[in-house]
Amino acid sequence: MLICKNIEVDFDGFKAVNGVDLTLDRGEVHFLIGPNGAGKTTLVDAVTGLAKYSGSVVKDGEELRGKKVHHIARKGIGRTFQTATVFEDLTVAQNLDIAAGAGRSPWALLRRRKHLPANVVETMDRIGLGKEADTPAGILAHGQKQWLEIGMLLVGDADVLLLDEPIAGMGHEERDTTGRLLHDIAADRAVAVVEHDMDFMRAFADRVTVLHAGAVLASGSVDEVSGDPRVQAVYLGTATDEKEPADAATA
Ligand SMILES: Nc1ncnc2c1ncn2[C@@H]1O[C@H](COP(=O)(O)OP(=O)(O)OP(=O)(O)O)[C@@H](O)[C@H]1O
Repeated sequence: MLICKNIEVDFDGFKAVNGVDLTLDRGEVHFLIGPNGAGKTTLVDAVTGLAKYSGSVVKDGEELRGKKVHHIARKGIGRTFQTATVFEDLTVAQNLDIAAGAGRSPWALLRRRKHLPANVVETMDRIGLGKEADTPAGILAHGQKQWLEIGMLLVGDADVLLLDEPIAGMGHEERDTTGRLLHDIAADRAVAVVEHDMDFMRAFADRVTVLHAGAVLASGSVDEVSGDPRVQAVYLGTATDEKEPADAATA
């Protein structure tokens, strides 16, 4: 659904992304992993029009390099940030209604409507917030805000979703719920997830691309990248050592 070729992002001579090829396919939850500073967020910034780049990003046959952020969003490429960007004073239903309402006037959008559109109601159930329609978004739990933000992309008809650390700060149950939600929405969309949590990646990734120093180090299934010695050396090995110091000490 999205084809990125030879993406380069240059910050005053420093190449934060250095010749990355990435293809996102419908039906797949595609994890982007890599150590701090590998260029994951900058790559997402480039695809969504927030960072200038050279190379090519094509969706539905259209080249998106140089296009404005809102044009890229209208092409169906949606993203979330590590800190959810919902309207805190508005209810869950209002947040979704606004996200669904491109084309309506600002006043019409803010008016409380007697009947919510069907896709808003369906999406509320899908993201597990069916009982929170009238809850102000500001008092939702952290995980619920992330789900609401994903819901806002869904009602806005995004079919390529780029999610930046969607489970940061979540407990076990919320993580599993989020993983299942990602697979549910990927059934007819492409979903990319920037993530540091290796257990979550192993449990829910269909495909993994490992970035290191701005370049793609490896790409493939969880087993393929986990078994790649280069990946173990720069990333998974480090992560294992950090998480299991006792094992590392006895190894
Ligand atoms: N606006 C900027 N100007 C200069 N350098 C930047 C800018 N944004 C990011 N960088 C640098 O680019 C590199 C890649 O950063 P990026 O945030 O994309 O990495 P990341 O893989 O997402 O890391 P993390 O997992 O820590 O979020 C880092 O060295 C970072 O310091």
